[in-house]
Amino acid sequence: MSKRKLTKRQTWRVEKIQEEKAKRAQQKESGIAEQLNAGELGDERQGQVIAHFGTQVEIESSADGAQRYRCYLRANLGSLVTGDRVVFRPGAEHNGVHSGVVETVLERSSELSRPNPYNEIKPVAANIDFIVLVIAPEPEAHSNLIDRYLVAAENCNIEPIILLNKTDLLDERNSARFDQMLGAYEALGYRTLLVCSKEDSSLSELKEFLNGRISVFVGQSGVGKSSLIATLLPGEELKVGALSENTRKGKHTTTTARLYHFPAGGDLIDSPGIREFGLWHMSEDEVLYGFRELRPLAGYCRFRDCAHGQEPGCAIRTAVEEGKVQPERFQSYQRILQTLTEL
Ligand SMILES: Nc1nc2c(ncn2[C@@H]2O[C@H](COP(=O)(O)OP(=O)(O)OP(=O)(O)O)[C@@H](O)[C@H]2O)c(=O)[nH]1
Ligand SMILES: [Zn+2]
Repeated sequence: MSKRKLTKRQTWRVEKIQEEKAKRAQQKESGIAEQLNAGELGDERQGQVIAHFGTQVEIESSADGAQRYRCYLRANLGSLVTGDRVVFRPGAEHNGVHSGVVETVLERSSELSRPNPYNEIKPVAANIDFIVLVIAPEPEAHSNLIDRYLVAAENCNIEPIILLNKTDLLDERNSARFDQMLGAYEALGYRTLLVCSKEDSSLSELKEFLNGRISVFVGQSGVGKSSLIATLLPGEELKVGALSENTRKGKHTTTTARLYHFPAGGDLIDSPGIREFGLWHMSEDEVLYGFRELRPLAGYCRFRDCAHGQEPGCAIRTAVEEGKVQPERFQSYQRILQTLTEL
């Protein structure tokens, strides 16, 4: 375990160095942006960041037939992430690549953020409407892990939905258990959906749900995220490959968060980092906040530093005893607190 931790830390260190390099390059490039004579730029228009390439962003225009522009950033814009809505001005076209300059970033409706080991919370995508938490009978979905993902989603204030994939693997033995489990999450106000990524016909309710929104798919390895995305975005792999060849920094296309359009409506933002969402260290306060039924009880225990164990006057344990909180969720809450130090 400690080995994995070290590797992760090293990875972050490398990323940190790259980030600093990128920042220096951006300062240089924003100089280029400033030099672009106002006369060479077209009128302001709105667009959205669909990918990030070091110091430049790929913007899709909301107006002119979803034309894409490789844009420099004006100085002092801060860092942009995929999903950001911007005001930009188109520039010249070279070899079929349209250039431009981002002038303003519009306010984000949400941020998908994750902390690094230096405890800096960094947004990795913006304006996400839904976190689709994919679970499956195989690898088996444990409530504890589901709750961890839900806690992370709640802390970003982005609505999670629970999607049970591989319904073809449901049988008499396990379907009652999943019914009960999903019912318990619905009682907490979480929306649940059942799909089988191998059967396109099972995806119509999901497609309807994704339409008109920006979503991310998260969940444990092997639950079928790639399979689902492949069914929902037919041919997308080809497009990504084609783009990598054309772009100077094409190799980034596989690791950067990228926004894709579902043919049936709605968008997906996807990257390996986003798929790992939720599996990082959180503070005790964040864990409590992440249990939506425990959140209103924060601060009502008799002792300010109540660990919600055997202390008298514990508001949370009282709620469990009175049947207002599911005992399984309370156990899960305690389990997550216990494992915090291991992550
Ligand atoms: N039976 C069944 N198997 C499925 C279904 N969807 C995906 N699988 C299988 O589950 C396995 C894992 O699927 P992936 O799509 O790679 O899962 P993933 O969540 O993207 O996994 P990572 O890439 O490791 O994060 C593959 O062998 C798929 O063929 C399904 O609906 N039913
Ligand atoms: Zn307490």
